[in-house]
Amino acid sequence: MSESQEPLLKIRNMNTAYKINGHYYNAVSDINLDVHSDEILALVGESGCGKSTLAKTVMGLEDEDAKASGQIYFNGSKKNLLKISENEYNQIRGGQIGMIFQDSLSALNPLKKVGKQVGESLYYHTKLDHDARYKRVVKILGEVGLPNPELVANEFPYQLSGGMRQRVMIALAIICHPKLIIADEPTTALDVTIQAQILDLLRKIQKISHAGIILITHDLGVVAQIADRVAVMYAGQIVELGSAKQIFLDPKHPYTRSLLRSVPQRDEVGKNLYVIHGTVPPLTAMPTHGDRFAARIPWIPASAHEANPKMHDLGDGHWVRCTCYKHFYFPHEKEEKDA
Ligand SMILES: Nc1ncnc2c1ncn2[C@@H]1O[C@H](COP(=O)(O)OP(=O)(O)OP(=O)(O)O)[C@@H](O)[C@H]1O
Repeated sequence: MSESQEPLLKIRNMNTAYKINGHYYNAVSDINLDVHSDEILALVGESGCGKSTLAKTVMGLEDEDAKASGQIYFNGSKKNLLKISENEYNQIRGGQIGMIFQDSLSALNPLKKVGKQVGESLYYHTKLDHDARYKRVVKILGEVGLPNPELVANEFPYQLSGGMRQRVMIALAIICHPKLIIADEPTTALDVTIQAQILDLLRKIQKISHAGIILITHDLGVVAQIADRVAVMYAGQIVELGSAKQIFLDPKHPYTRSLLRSVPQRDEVGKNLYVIHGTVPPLTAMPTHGDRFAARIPWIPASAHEANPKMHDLGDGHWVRCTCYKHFYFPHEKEEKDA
């Protein structure tokens, strides 16, 4: 990936709000993010922090009660995706942008054979005739590692295992050679061995196709295995952005540091895991100013937080929201120092 290249996807000042009891509340705010070809960008954060909302906004698949603002530019076009018609979106979705969902059983149509479903985007996005489409479907089912692809093409989703269905979802997402793939928790429902195989497959696809991949996950283990860059989200905002190396070896934001401390480390067997106090606030109770994470690190004085936290450039593509990271420590670190 070259930083000087025009990004494949440019998101600027994006907000998406949901209407709740007659009022709009932002589920994601102030999103500024670039995704490049040939990279895997992980979007990570606790449940409810806005990862899926961000992805759905990029795909133009917001819920009916949602309202998005800002700009999203794709593939060098000057057209703002948030302003294009549903017709125009349909040209892009499934063709130039592919999506892999978490729950393959509900994402796939239970009444249609696998081959027909995988071939559908070829029908909409190419001029291939029936036979050529069928050949391409069988080829792609083989490429995503399904044994007996001709047999699988003739089966219904329920006849396949979870891992096989997820491979079908991937085939469906990549059959038109999309430039951007959005994978929303693609391995959450799978056991660890199958999860590793699916991650390998995603990495292989990215290497061969040079697509940009946005990988949405709450699992830092998955991020560590596969991501080139990481955007950490908290309460609808990106709080830290950097290379996987920067995020794992030199995390700055208190939320990123807390997340990393709350997963087991090999050299910390037997030690208590860190538990992040409290929960992500619901949209209706989202703080409108100040650091949104402040309430979960109450031992850090209010004066450490910015009134209107901004993203700060730490160099080499590493960004952090709010200057509170300069003052942050874990309670046990203070106890150890004082002892
Ligand atoms: N249609 C909707 N109407 C109202 N609120 C919604 C709607 N969809 C999502 N939300 C709220 O928006 C916030 C962000 O939700 P979102 O699903 O984007 O988070 P997430 O990080 O993807 O979570 P998860 O990992 O659980 O899918 C949450 O507070 C959620 O309750």
